[in-house]
Parts: sequence; structure tokens; C-alpha cells
Amino acid sequence: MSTQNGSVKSNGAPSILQKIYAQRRQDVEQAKSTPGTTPADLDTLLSLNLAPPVISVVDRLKSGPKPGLMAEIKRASPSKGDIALTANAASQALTYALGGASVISVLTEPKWFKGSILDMSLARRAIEALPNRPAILRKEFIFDEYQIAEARLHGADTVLLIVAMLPTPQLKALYSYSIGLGMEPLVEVNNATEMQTALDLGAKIIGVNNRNLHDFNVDMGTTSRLADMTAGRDVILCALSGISSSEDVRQYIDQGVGAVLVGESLMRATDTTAFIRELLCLPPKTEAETLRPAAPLGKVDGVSTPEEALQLAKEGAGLVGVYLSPEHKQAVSLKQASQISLALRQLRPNKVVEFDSVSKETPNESWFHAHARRTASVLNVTSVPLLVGIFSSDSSLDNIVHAAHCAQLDAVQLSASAPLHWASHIPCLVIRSVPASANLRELQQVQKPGLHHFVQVEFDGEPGAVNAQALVGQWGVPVILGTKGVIGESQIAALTEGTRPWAVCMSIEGYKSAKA
Ligand SMILES: O=P(O)(O)OC[C@@H](O)[C@@H](O)c1c[nH]c2ccccc12
Repeated sequence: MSTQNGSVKSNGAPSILQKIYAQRRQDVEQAKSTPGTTPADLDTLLSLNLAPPVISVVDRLKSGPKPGLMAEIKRASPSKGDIALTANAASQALTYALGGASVISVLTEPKWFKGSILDMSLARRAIEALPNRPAILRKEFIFDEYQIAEARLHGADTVLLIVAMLPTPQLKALYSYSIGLGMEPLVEVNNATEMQTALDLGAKIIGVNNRNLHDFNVDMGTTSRLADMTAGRDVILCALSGISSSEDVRQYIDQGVGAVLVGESLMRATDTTAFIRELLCLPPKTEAETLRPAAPLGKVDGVSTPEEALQLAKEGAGLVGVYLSPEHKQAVSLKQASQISLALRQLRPNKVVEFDSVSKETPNESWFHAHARRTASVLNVTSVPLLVGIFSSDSSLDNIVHAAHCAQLDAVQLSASAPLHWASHIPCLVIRSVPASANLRELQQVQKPGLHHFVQVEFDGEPGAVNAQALVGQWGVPVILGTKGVIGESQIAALTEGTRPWAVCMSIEGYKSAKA
């Protein structure tokens, strides 16, 4: 270990940094010699492309809010002891992401920080399906390429390299290795000499740690004093440690700081989301951000001719459904479905339509929220219903994909028994049916982001149905209320009371008789 930062205490006893470093050396040696996780194994895993997709942390910081927030998952630390032992990495990561973090930093050191590589991997999985997910940073005492390969395989987009810990040739080697894996590291410095080393390295993200790792003293002026050295360069300057108020953040912005890394005060916050917004000077979350159409859209199933579809379009339907499984009594052929599709598409404006642009300052959205918002904005612009192909449990995935292409379906509706993963093979929006009588496990399944986009809860008059609907609704999954046999306005009103379905679905007979 480099002692250029004077990390050996004056009395000759090892500093905490040295203790951590010595322990980590042992841990890494052990992992390297364990069958299945040897360096050769990690190389094999990387060459099999088993590492999850990486995002550019530089791009993520440049395109996000200014300054970017690097929110840290930190259960304990050597200087503060226990901070938040019961914190769950996955739920903490999701809260950070939805609150507006650009980067999620996960401490993976087990002994002093009570973290793990599993925490990092869970944090990544929790935010995987967000359309604009934050980058994942492995916060670790890194001295070996092995730790960087391990980070990449477990879902990191970037790693920390601490200049004070690494002789320059080693720092350079680790930096290039990380770049080779697609990860621009966060290079941590604490004084002008280290800053110069980081600049000479060509680092694009440099973090100034306000906390001296030797004596743990926090001096918030450390970042301010070094800020000038990065001026005019293509470097994102980050302030690390001791940040606990919007006042701290504001001062740094004026000094050219592009991102702030916050751990302890976020882990201790009672309302994490509100605290993030306060730190970033964002207004509190508004109702508009939890978008639903003002009134539920109408979905009418069992359409069989272009004329019917055009009539429904005229009457303002949001979705029209055609049955595409041959055994259904109202089934249409692929040819009929194509004609309906063509008729609807001819209604859509030919000109290029301007979509409501999404402000870059908007906080990160969830999978379901993003799809509901985008779909609503398409409907808003075109005012033409989406064509849904409805399939029964007898349809194979190949048949469904074929039909989606041939009839140019806007959406596919899968039966409750279709495997969940089918959604990721279907080239259009996916609605998943679920009976209102579904058990808790089934309802939890349909809340999984990253697969289908909407859930249609089939109400058949059974007790408990409204509860089921409310449960799904609670999680932000856009719900289409399937009203089998329910036709009257008052019945619909009774069903939707207290919940906000995204759409209400009825049969074409039901629709016609309700109108009559
Ligand atoms: O909890 P704070 O004061 O917000 O600090 C976070 C972060 O800067 C700190 O965890 C940190 C900065 N550099 C490190 C290196 C190793 C371990 C931890 C760190």
C-alpha cells in the first residue's frame, strides 16, 4: 500500500485504511482461489457476455439534473459506526432512483461498511427496468483488476479508484482495465497532488473527498480549493462526503461541481424522496407526475369489421380489441384483423407529430409509469384507438408474434396462463390478463416491471375483486378494468370507486346495449 498520504499513524499503529486494505487483500486472495470464482472463471463469464449491459456514467451525469446526485447505500462506516443497519439495498436503490439520483453508489465492503457485492447486484436488479436508470457505482477499496471484473459481472457501470491508495503505475493499469470493460471510473482525490495525478491520468470523473481517509476529518472546503484545477477541462467534478443540505449543494454548484455524492444523510433521512428533492432543489412531487388519464380510456373488445372500428374511433375509444384465437366465438381471421388495422392506421396523421417533450429535469420514472405516459401521449396526439390482438391460453408465442407482425397490432393481450417472459419477445405493447380472484402471488407477479406494460384485471362479479384491483393499482401498474358482463355506467362507477383504472374494458355487445 502506498503511504504517500501518510496513512501510517504517527505512533506506528496501522490506520483504519490500512486495516481495511489488509483485510480486503485477504478477501480477494480467497475469492481468487475459490473454484468457480478464479480470475480465469471471471474471464470466461465476461467472454460469454454474461455481464449485464453497461451504461455510460459520463453520459448519465451529463444528461441528468445539475448537479447530479450520487446517492450512496451505506449501512455503517468506520468513522460513524452503525448508520442504518436495517436498510435494504434493493428498496433503497429504487427509492434513490425514483427520487432522481443519477448514480447509485453501493459500498460493497462487508466488515466496516456492512455492505456486499450482493447488495450491489440487488440494487442494480431493483432499478433495471427503469427507462432512464441511474448508473451503479461499486464503492470499494480497489487494488486488483479482479475486483473490477467482479464489479462489472455483478452489474456495476463504474468503480471507485482511490488515488491515495494506489502507486501511479497501478492506478493507470486499473484505470485502463476499467475503461476496457466499458466503465469510466470515479477517481477519488483529497489534495492538489492527487488531483494532478487524476488529471494526468485523463480521468473524466474526479471526486474530491472532503473526508480525509487517514483521520476522518471532514473539511467541506477541500472540494472548493481544488475546483479551479478542473476548470475548462472535460472533467465532471464531484464533491464527496459530509454533504447534508441544499445549502452545501448550492455552494458547490457555484464552484463548478457537476455531481455530489451523499451517503450518511440520505441513509438517515426519514423521508428519503423529499430529502433528495430538497437537496437537488426540485419542487415536491406533484400529482401530475403520477399520471393517469383524467378519465379512464374506453376499451371495446370483440370488434370484427373495419366499420365497427372506425365507428368506435369516432366515438373516442382508446383501445379496440380483436379476438385472434380461432376457438373464440368472436374470432376474426388475420386478414380481417389486417383490414381493421389498415382502416385505423389511415386515420392517423401522416405528418410528423410533435410529442410532448420530456424535460431532462424530470425525476426518473418507473417502467409502468413511463409506458402509461408514452401511450397516453400517443393517443393524445393521434386520437386513434390502439388495436389490441387478444389471445387465449391455446396460442403459442410464435403464433402471437406472427399475428402482431402481419396485422400490425399496436398491442397484444396475453391470457393469465401465458408465461411472463413471453412479453419480452413480443414486438408491441403487451397487456396481461389476470383474474380479479387472483391470489397474492399471482398479483405480485404481474407487478414485475420490464415485461408487460398494462394489466387487465378481469372482473367477474366475485367478492374481493375490487380489493385485487386496488392492490394492483397501488403499485402504479396501469390497470385496465375488465368488466365481463358488466355494462351499466353505475356498475362501472361502483367498480372503479376509490381506484383509478387506466382504462375500462367492455364487450362490443355490452357497449352497444349501454349506448342504446
Ligand atoms: O456519508 P457521507 O459523508 O455522505 O460520505 C459518502 C462518501 O463520500 C464516503 O462514503 C466515501 C468517500 N470515499 C470513500 C472511500 C471508501 C469508502 C467510503 C467513501
